[in-house]
Amino acid sequence: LDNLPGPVSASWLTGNFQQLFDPKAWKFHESIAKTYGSTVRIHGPGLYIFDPKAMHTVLIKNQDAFGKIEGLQAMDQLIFGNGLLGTHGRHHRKQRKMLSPVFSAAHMRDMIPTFFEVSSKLEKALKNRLQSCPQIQDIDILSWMSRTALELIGEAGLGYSFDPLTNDESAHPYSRIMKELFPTVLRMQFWIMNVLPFVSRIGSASFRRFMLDLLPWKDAHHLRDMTDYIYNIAGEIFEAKKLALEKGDEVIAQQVGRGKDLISILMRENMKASGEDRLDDDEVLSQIITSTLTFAAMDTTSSAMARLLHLLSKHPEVQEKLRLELNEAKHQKQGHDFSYDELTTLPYLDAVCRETLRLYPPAPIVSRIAIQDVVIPLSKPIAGLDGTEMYEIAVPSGTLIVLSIFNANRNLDLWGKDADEWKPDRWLSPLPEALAEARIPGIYSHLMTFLGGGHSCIGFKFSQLEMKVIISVLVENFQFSPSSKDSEIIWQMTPITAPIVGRDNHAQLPIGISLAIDKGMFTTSESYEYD
Ligand code: HEM
Repeated sequence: LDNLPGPVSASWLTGNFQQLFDPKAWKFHESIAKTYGSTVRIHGPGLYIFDPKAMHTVLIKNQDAFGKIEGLQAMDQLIFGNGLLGTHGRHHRKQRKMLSPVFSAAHMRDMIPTFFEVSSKLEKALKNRLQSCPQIQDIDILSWMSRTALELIGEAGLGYSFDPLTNDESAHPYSRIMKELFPTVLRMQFWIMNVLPFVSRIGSASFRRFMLDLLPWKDAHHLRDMTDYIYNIAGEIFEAKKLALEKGDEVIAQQVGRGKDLISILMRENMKASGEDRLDDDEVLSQIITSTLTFAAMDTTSSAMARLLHLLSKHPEVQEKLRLELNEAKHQKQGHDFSYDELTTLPYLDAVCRETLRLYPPAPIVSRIAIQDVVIPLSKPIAGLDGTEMYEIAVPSGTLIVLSIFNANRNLDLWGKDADEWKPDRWLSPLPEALAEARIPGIYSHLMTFLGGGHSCIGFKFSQLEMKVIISVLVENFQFSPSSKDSEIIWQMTPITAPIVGRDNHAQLPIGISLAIDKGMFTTSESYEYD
C-alpha cells in the first residue's frame, strides 16, 4: 500500500479525508483519477479505486473480507434500526433472500397504475401552479421530485399515502424530516464515525436513551425526535397492514396500493416462509419500512430525476427529441398511459436515463473497510513509487476502501474520449468494446451506479421505472428551461448529490417551467381541466 502513488497528505491528523469528503470535492476526485490512475493511495490510511478488477474483488470475489465503515453501521443502527443497509453476513442474506423476489419485474408491472396515478397528481399540482401565471416560472423542482419520490415509495412500496401532492407547499412532516435528517447527520458526522461505535456498546438501549436525553446537544435531540417520528409512522403502517392481512384480500385490496405494494407482498410471503427464513416483526418493521423502503429509495431517485430535468433544461434539443418520441408513442396509444413494456422499451427515454445515471450517479462514492488482510489484483500493472511494477496490492485489515462510482462511470479508457460529456445518443449505437472486456462488476449497464455484489441496490428496477414514468409525464406536459439563477446552482458531492444555490446551504433546484407547446394530439394545454 505504501508503495502506491497518490496525493500528498493534506493534514497530519485527517490525511486526505477532508479533501475526499468535502461537498465541493468533484475537482479533487477528478484530479486524483487523472493524475494517478484507477488505484490511488489516500492518506488515512486508505485506497481509492475504480479499477474494475479491483472493484470486483472488493464487491464480489472477496466480499466477506470487507465490511462497511463501523461508524456508518452504528449510524444505521441508530437511524435505520439496523436495516438492510447496515446488516451483514447471515442476517443480511436472510433479509435479502426474502426481499429480492418482491422487487421482481412481475411485481413492477403490477405497480405501473400506481406510478401513473402519483405522476398524474404531480402533473395536476404543477398545472394548477402555472394556472395563475402560465409564462415560465421558476419552480424548486428538487422539492417536487422529493415529494413525488416519497409518495411513490409510500403508495407503491408501503401501501401508504404520505403526501396528497397538492399545490400546497407544506409537505407532509415526513418529507420535511427526510430533508433535515441528512444535513443533521452530516453535522454530527465526526461523532457518528468516531465515537458512536464505542458509545453504542455501553449499557442497555434504555440507559443510552436516558443519557441522550440528559445531554445538552441540540442536533442529537433533533435526530432523536426525527427517528422517533419515523418509527411511529413505520409502526402505524405495519400494524395497519397486519390487521388488513388478517382480515383477508378484500380489505387489503381497498387500501392504498391495492395490496400490490412491496410491503404487502413481503408480509404475505413472510407468512408462508419456513421458520429460519422468516423475518420477525421487528425486522419487517424497522429494517424494511424505515431503511429499505424510504431512506434508500427517496433521495437517490429524487436526486437522479432532478438532475435529469436540470440537464434537459440546458439541452433543449435533447428535450425536444424526447418529447417527440413520447408524443408519437402516445399518439399510437390514443392518449392512454403506457404499459410497463411500452415504457421500458422507448429507446430515447432509456438513453437519456442511462446517460444521466452514468455521468451523474446520485451516490458518487461508497466506502468499505477491510476486515481482514487481503490482496487486491489490478487490471493492469502500476509503477510503484520505488519503480517496481505492481500487479496487486496487499491491503492490511482496517484499510478504508473508497469505491469511486463517479470515476468508474466516466473512465476514459473504457468509455472513450468523450466520457466526460453528457451524450444520450451514445446508448443508441454499440458501446465501446473495451467496456465489455472490462467486466465492470456493476448490476446495471456496465455502470457502478447501483453497485454490484451482495449489497448492490435491490431497488434498481423500481427506481428506473419510477424515473421513466415521472420523466415521461413531465416532458410530455411541460417545457423546462434554465432558471435565472442557473449560474449559481452547485451540485454538492454529499453522500447523495444535492443541488444548492450560491451560499444558501438549503438543497433546492430552481428550474424554469411552462406548459409544453401543443404539437401533438395529446399534449393539450387548452383542454386540460384545472382543479
Ligand atoms: C437512482 C436511484 C438509486 C440509486 C443510484 C441507488 C444506489 C444504490 C447504491 C450505490 C447502493 C449500495 C450502497 C452501499 O452498499 O454502500 C444501494 C443500496 C440499496 N438500495 Fe439503492 N439506489 C437507488 C434507488 C433505490 C430504490 C428506489 C430503492 C428501494 C425501493 C433502493 C433500495 C436499496 C437498498 C435496500 C439497498 C441496500 C442493499 C443491501 O445492502 O443489500 N435503492 N443503492
